[in-house]
Amino acid sequence: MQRLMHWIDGAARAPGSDRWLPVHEPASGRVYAEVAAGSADDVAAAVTAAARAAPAWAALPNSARAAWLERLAAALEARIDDFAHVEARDGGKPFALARDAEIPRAVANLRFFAHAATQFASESHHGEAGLNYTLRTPLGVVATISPWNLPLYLFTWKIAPALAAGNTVVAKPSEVTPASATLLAELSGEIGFPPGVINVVHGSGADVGDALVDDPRVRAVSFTGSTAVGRRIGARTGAALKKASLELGGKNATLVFADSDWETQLGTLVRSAFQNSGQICLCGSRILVERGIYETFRERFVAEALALRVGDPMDSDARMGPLVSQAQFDKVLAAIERARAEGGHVLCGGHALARPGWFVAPTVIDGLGPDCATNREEIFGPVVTLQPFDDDAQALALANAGDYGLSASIWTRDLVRAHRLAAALRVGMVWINTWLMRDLRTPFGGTGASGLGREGGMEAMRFFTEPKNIGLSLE
Ligand SMILES: NC(=O)C1=CN([C@@H]2O[C@H](COP(=O)(O)OP(=O)(O)OC[C@H]3O[C@@H](n4cnc5c(N)ncnc54)[C@H](O)[C@@H]3O)[C@@H](O)[C@H]2O)C=CC1
Ligand SMILES: O=C(O)/C=C/C=C(\O)C(=O)O
Repeated sequence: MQRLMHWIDGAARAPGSDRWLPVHEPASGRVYAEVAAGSADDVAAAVTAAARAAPAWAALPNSARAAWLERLAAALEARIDDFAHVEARDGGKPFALARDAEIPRAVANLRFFAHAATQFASESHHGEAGLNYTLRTPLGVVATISPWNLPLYLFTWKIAPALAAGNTVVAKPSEVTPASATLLAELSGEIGFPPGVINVVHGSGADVGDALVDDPRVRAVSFTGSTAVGRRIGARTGAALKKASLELGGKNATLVFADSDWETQLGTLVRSAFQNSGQICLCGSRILVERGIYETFRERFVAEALALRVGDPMDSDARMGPLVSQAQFDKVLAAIERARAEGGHVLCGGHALARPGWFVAPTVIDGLGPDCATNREEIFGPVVTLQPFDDDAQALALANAGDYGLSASIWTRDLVRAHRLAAALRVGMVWINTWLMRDLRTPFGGTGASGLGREGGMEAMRFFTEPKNIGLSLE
């Protein structure tokens, strides 16, 4: 059986303990590989390698670091299909989604931050207090901890700015989907990346995550995942006074007004609910619909959800694959049962598919208000609720109900209303008449239970550097 190893100091490494974790194929539920079950010793070895490599990497001209990232991007781009296969098998996502969107985005992440390395600039101030200029230096060794829903997409979204800013990295991908990060690390070796600059340590959060976060040589942690783990990392990094960027869950509202072009945009609205089986932190899981169109919208939306082809990730017609794991499958089915117990009407779906693997039918529920757990807790699966509203004020109140504050989308032709609502929504990101339209320069992240800090563009470059201001007297 295939064994996925750590990548430490430029080479594949078996775990010191010789313990391995099973890796499942969500489409069948079968174990198809094993991944290194890392330990604190493996983390220490990786951090030591990263610390050794840090001075030389930081000393490279920015253009040289950019060139390394460009080379990695080109090598990845040349193997998009291979990586998409790996991602589809490991995470259960449709191959076409991985090939056409997620792996190309991983390439774009590497390229974007290659450019950022040469474009990043610091401030200077000239005035009564003389000339002040700010140096931005790399932090040294940084940790990235990424989840299973968009494995390579988020892995590269974190390592690229860290490397571009001159840090060396110890990355921990999710133990649920470790394959694409392993392959990318091997690719970095094939193109001759300097040893120790990119290190990957696999394993569970308890064994590897905690050790990585707590290692005093690690100067910053960039994390995407659950709010519970985000709080734990925030508490530990806070106590150690090290930087943390926490991109956590969401319970995002989709506000559909009667004057919108919702009928022509139904495809995007359905995608925003069910892409990647609803396992994207930005999916719109609470759809708020103006009362005048509620019944028509409900009928059309349910018809589209029923028409979504759910199937094997390698089936080119499949729009949705299985959930990623037994744990996620159990969690989603339990959430559907809870919705029924809370009095929700399941309009379609509401069950697993009668086949091997972790497939759940696209599920639409209505009849529930803003205070129930179904509308407050992140489900992270193909489950959405519909709620009617009467006016802008009620739409806003419903959208802002709850602890999460990641994103929202507003669907209306009235751009004044859209702008007013966008400003009042308690979230980090709003889309108007679109969803998941990404410009990598923009700040990415949320408020409240959705996290702390922002990723993307120069926000990420600032996060991965330490500012030092220097004031020069001009008298
Ligand atoms: N914001 C998002 O995109 C994501 C949200 N989630 C939410 O979290 C729920 C549970 O999923 P999980 O797989 O349990 O998420 P998780 O938060 O446990 O996993 C995400 C990453 O954190 C790591 N991790 C776990 N414990 C850690 C620790 N103590 N220290 C450092 N790293 C640690 C995991 O190994 C993985 O790499 C999902 O149902 C979903 O609601 C999960 C993944 C991504
Ligand atoms: O950067 C993006 O375009 C999307 C990021 C998505 C997540 O962080 C997530 O689903 O966790």
